[in-house]
Amino acid sequence: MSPDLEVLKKEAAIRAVSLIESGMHLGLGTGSTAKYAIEELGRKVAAGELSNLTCVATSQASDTLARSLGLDVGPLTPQAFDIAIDGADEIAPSLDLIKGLGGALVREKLVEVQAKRLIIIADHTKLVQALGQKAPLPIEVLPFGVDSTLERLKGLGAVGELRRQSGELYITDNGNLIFDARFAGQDLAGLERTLKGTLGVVETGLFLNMAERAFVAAPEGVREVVR
Ligand SMILES: O=C(CO)[C@H](O)[C@H](O)COP(=O)(O)O
Repeated sequence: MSPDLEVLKKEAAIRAVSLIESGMHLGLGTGSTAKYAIEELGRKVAAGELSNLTCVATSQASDTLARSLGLDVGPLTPQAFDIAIDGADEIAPSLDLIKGLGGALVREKLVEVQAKRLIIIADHTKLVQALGQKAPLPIEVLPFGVDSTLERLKGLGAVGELRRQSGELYITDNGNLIFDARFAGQDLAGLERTLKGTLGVVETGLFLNMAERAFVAAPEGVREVVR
């Protein structure tokens, strides 16, 4: 029987945390896989295997978890991160990513763009041949004038819907909404530029040319994918 996905996610997280050394400045991701990495960091700090780490979290949930484990969590400053560790929703062979199904894409991008090394952790179900194969592309939008913003996005060919949770509109840590979109076509860099130029759009879940490597756990073991 193959190990369940939680076991695989934890294995990938532990591999990524093995890269961390004492004194590093770290970006902490968001989601169920990133949670295992934060827990492993907390364990290593408690065991005295790591010390003098400073961290910035990409969501309120990760911030709360990290603090509860005794990690030193502070605000985002211009200081570069030695390593950021995060999950992803889709991973292309080039290591371009879709992120944001966990709702933290803006803070994730703000933190991870400053990382010298962005390490992605995931189970094998996140690997795709081309982005958009399985997951929608999350786009964070301002609540003010959202219907107008959605008209603009639909004019660009987007098909999708505002994310809901328990029947209510999903609100991000930044007080915004998320439009989960599908686009036809493969020019991701062009799509990213167009979306970033669309009034009302705060950020997209396209993480292009950012990840250095991914630890992808499968029943046969953890595979390291390097860009
Ligand atoms: O981008 C994210 C949150 O905004 C997550 O990294 C992504 O959704 C993966 O989450 P999980 O590890 O739970 O599958």
